[in-house]
Amino acid sequence: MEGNSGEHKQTEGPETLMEEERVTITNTWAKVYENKEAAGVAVLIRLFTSFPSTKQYFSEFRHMEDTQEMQSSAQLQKHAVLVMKALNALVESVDDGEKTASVVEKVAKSHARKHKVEPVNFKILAGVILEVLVEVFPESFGVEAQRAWSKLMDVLYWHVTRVYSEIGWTSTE
Ligand code: HEM
Repeated sequence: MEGNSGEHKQTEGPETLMEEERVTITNTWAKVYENKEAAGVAVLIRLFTSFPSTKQYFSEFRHMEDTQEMQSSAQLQKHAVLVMKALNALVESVDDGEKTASVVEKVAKSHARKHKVEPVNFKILAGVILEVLVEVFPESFGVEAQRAWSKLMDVLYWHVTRVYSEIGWTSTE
């Protein structure tokens, strides 16, 4: 069986964000976070409808097809807010590499050990987050903001794969 390292080549360090990019991220995030429940649910609904295999980890709605029904799942709503809170911690730590690493470490460890989530799902989610933010907040998420956010998502995924390989993740599929 193949672990995540097979598909993902780990570089020595995550991308470095420029000061301007960090400011852009902080500014664009404020508005999103004011609407964290709605934005988080929109992201997860998009994730589960565009990539149905990502539902498999969630006992409450893994068999649901209906978007409305999924939307009212307490497990979905809970995860939506948790994801947004963790993203908020990531944004708040954007100036501090060690803090960024520890925010992602906590999430990656629990998802590997407890939830047995394949790391590629984080990559998929990162893409969906960008897609939905651009759609819902078009005036804030122009080209520059997209570039900055895309870098931040790369940093997130870099740490996720680092943690997964450090704990010796091997795929269960
Ligand atoms: C930015 C990415 C993500 C963040 C910040 C995040 C955050 C969290 C947090 C804080 C929890 C609860 C505490 C814990 O167990 O650590 C959690 C639970 C969970 N997460 Fe995530 N998560 C992310 C991505 C994913 C992805 C991609 C999947 C699978 C496709 C996933 C599946 C789960 C599951 C199954 C649970 C347990 C839900 C429950 O028992 O109610 N997460 N997540």
